[in-house]
Amino acid sequence: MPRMAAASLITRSRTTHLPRHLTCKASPSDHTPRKFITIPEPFSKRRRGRPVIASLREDGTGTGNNRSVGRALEMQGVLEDFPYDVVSKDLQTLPMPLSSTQSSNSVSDEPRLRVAYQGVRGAYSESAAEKAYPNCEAVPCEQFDTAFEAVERWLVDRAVLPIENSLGGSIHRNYDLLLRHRLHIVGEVKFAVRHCLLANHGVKLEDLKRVLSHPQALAQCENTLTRFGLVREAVDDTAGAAKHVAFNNLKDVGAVASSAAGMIYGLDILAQDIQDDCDNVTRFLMLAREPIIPGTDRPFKTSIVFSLEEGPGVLFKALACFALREINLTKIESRPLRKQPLRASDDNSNGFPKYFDYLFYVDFEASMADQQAQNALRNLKEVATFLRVLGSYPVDTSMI
Ligand SMILES: O=C(O)C(=O)C[C@]1(C(=O)O)C=C[C@@H](O)C=C1
Repeated sequence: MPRMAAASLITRSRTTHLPRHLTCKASPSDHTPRKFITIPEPFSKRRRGRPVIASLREDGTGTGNNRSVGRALEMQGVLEDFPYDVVSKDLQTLPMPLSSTQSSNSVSDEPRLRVAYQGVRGAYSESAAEKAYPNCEAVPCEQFDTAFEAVERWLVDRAVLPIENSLGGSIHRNYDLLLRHRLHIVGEVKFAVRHCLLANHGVKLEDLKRVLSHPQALAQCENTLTRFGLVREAVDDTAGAAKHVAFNNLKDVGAVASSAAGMIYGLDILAQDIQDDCDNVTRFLMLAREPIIPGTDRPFKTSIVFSLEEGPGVLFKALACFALREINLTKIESRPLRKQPLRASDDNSNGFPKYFDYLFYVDFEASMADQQAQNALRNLKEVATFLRVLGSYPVDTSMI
């Protein structure tokens, strides 16, 4: 395997201004203290899942006179009650929704957008945040929940989080968090993920016994790692794995991470492009406190989540709402509906014990400004027990 030139340790200091109740955490062995957003216990363990929902009149104008706010919130908000608590908020106090052109960070004289991502410097999520919002200040967060909370608590402006990968599949945790939190999807960004096998200077492939990385990254390199005969160990993120291997000067442990992580933490690249398929793409969602006003000037996608009553053909009926209007679905994901008490039997279960209820997450190719999309959702509302629009946003059509 060709050995790449040793990369030098790059230190880049970036100051993250956090309110006093937030701690800055750095690894004890880290020469370059990175400031992580970590939310202290009382905040992070606090019961969440209280979407702030504006009280809207039937015509969608809301309690205030701001029609566009009302319409955008109706389009992007909860269309039906849900077993989570609901706090109502006066529309006049709500900030204006973003327009779809405001969803990027292209205006140079504006203050830099602060964008939360999960992981440490060198994580793919950091690169995705920078692709989504060029010139942003990427703010590392320990966990996905922390990134959600950082936006909700106005510590940052946006979050960019992975949702699915072309090889490894869905990132279930983020599907669950989308529902538990009240953020809106304002964009998507696709990022080509090219993994490297990294190790300390002087370490050869045959010296390695174990390899550390994010579970998704390990899954994406399944074939190669099996061929190398390496034992996999899952950690929080790819760059964190590289950092751990470097700062502990491990000689028999490698990391699967980006070449950028190798540069940052001074590791050699033992093997490049080790993902099982050269087209390894992760789709990230851009999240904000306010929705964008959906347009029709370019391709838009809409993400929704709904639940259905038990019974034959209900999912068929739900999906027919889109099929009958020729609306293309790009993704469907089902997740267990937590907090649903076990029902030993009920009227609809035909005597079968009922253990599972599901939430269906669907992405479809249409804007909420599109009449057909609104009709489809109106139709879906008739069969769904719960329906929420998570966001209507421009499709990432960029070449990856
Ligand atoms: O660990 C990282 O570098 C990440 O950005 C996380 C993550 C993920 O959660 O899927 C993102 C992209 C890659 O698919 C692998 C890992």
